[in-house]
Amino acid sequence: MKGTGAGVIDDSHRELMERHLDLVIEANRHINLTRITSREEAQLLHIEDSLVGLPELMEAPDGRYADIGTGAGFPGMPLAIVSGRRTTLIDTRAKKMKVLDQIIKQLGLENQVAIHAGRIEEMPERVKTRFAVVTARALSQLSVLMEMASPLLMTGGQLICYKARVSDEELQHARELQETLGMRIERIRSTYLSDGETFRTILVCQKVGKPRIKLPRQNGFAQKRPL
Ligand SMILES: C[S@@+](CC[C@H](N)C(=O)[O-])C[C@H]1O[C@@H](n2cnc3c(N)ncnc32)[C@H](O)[C@@H]1O
Repeated sequence: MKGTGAGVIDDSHRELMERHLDLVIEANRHINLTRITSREEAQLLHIEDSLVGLPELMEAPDGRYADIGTGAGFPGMPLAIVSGRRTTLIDTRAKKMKVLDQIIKQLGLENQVAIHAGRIEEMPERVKTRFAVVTARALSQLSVLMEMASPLLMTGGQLICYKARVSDEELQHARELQETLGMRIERIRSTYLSDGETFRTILVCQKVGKPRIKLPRQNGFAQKRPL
């Protein structure tokens, strides 16, 4: 995506991201889309935080993008809006996804952004698409994210994980499973959001080859019986 001008945040992107947030806050009165309800907090923890991984998304190979466990569309919607990538937002909660689908249409993004209501681990068998880049925020521990993303990614594709602080144990465990999952942890970057307090770590893992075990494992195993 380098050199295309995509990834530069302009006024039209800002307007779309703000409208997405307004529609989420409005819908949140009727259905629980997000626990964050104040506009100011949502601005920081949804829009600004979602954009922290933008440089990594822009560096990822060209191709389709998926946000797994997207909830109200974070970080998926802001990243889709700014990058212009074809995007799929995946979450198991059908009601939430229906609302998100309506929001996508209200923003006029239906030709670029699609939803998939279902479990992440069921998707590789249902849909043949393999993604160039996958993001995940507030979903699971690192090794579980690598397990769930591996069958969704094309070889060379990248998983971008949004974490707070990552413990040495979590990182070590994920490193031990790299070969098993056909994934490799490539880069780690940490930063604070503009409040100077919220700490964010971005980890980039690359799909390097075939996993050594059959993935996805049985439904629910990745999260309930982690490797
Ligand atoms: C804590 S929320 C995070 C939402 C969003 N990524 C964010 O950061 O605001 C986790 C979301 O992941 C979804 N989820 C959890 N496990 C899933 C699975 N196996 N397949 C699909 N969605 C899943 C839940 O329904 C929930 O909406």
